Amino acid sequence: MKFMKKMEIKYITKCAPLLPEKKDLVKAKLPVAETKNFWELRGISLAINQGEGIGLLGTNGSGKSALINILAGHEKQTTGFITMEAKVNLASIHSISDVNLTGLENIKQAVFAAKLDEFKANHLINAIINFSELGEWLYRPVKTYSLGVTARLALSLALYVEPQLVLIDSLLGAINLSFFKKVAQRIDNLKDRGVSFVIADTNVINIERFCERTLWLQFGQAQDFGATRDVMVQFEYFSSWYQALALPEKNEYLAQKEHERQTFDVGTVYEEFKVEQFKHGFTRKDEPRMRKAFYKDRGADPVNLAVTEETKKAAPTAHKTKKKQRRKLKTFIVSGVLVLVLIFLWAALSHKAAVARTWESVQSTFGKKQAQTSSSSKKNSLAQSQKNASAAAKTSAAQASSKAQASSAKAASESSAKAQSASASSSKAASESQQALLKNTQTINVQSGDTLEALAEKYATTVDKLKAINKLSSDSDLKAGDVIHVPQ
Ligand SMILES: Nc1ncnc2c1ncn2[C@@H]1O[C@H](COP(=O)(O)OP(=O)(O)OP(=O)(O)O)[C@@H](O)[C@H]1O
Repeated sequence: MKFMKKMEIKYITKCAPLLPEKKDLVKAKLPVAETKNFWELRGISLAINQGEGIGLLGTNGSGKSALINILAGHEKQTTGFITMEAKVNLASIHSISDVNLTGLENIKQAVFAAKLDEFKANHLINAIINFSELGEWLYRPVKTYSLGVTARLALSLALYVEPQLVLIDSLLGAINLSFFKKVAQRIDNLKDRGVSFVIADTNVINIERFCERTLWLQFGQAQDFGATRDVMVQFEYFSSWYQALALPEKNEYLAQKEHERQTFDVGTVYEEFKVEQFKHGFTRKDEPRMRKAFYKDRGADPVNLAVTEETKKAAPTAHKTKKKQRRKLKTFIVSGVLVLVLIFLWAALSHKAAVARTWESVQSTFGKKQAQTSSSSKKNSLAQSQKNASAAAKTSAAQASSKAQASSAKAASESSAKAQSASASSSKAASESQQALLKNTQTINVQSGDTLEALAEKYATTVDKLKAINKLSSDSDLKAGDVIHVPQ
């Protein structure tokens, strides 16, 4: 808010037909040299922010009043643009609206023009009367006032009637010290409240007191523009240099500058504007429109307007892009979460299936072993081994299962399942081959003196087959009373 732009001027020039002397300007009756021009201003650009004081510094005749009159809207510039976002109050020796009226009548006229309600208007009139300290002068026509008294009235009006941007043209040097102090305090208060000031003066002290930045005008041109202190230093260098010149040198210098002001080529200022146009993307086809705005319309700066429009258009686009990016990020996060959930589900299901398979094989092995236990003592030893195998498988499965549960690691689960299936398949194979051998056999009791050979002969088989069926290695394994299998 503090640095909101209040007013901007660009490429301001002011040209008038050449008058022989300045005093003739006031009289305006003397013949005008028709063929020659005089450039009061030669390409001035400047922006003023809210609450800021801008100094216009320059020697007599440098063009300060010419610029102030254009800012106040009293004169139209020859070229260039003015963007004004504030109400302008001018305080100059010529700013009193009717010098035939009294001071009080001028105060009332200015307050009524502000269209305030009656209470506020009366309050404001009293405030201006008190501030101006005009005394008896209040009731006399302004045209009878001295320079200082006129300055008091002009300043009081400009500083009180709804000020936003106040232009003070060379009045601060005309008032006495006690009134200057009042004015200074009022300006400080208004600046704190966001009111901006342009103060034209030949006196650097008046500028330094109120202005953060200063434009040094020299023969209608901007000689320097920047921080007041820096510009003051440059201005004082110039003043010392000029003062040191001998009178003929001074005259020669002034004549040269006067010549420059008469022969100035305004096209050079347009060229500056053209560079700015191209910098902002305008092309040759925009030129006629730009030329018209520069020389003819002389309103708001078309480049600034276009840039502002672009910014306005770009703002929603930027917003849309951000929205798009946010949507993309959301989609990415959601799909990532989905993929993770799917991976987890797949891992959980495959783990469950592996455990189920292990238990199935363990149960089947266990059941077969029980059946074999009841058939024979030899089978008992076989069943025992199967039991041991299944117990080992069970333990291994349990361990694998608990491991899998504890860590839920896929690798552990898979190794457990492999161990179980290996053990189960080996016991299954052993059991199946034994079952095949026992097919079509009967059981007999071994009698004392029975040998494998005798039994083989008796049951029409071979010794090897008997050994295989009963898992015997020699006759010494045959004991009277044992139950063995023989072919039917
Ligand atoms: N048509 C013209 N022909 C010749 N000279 C002109 C013309 N118009 C303005 N001038 C001169 O241009 C100068 C601009 O005067 P201006 O009042 O703007 O200067 P200033 O900086 O305010 O001076 P000061 O400090 O004396 O008030 C004056 O010297 C004036 O004589």
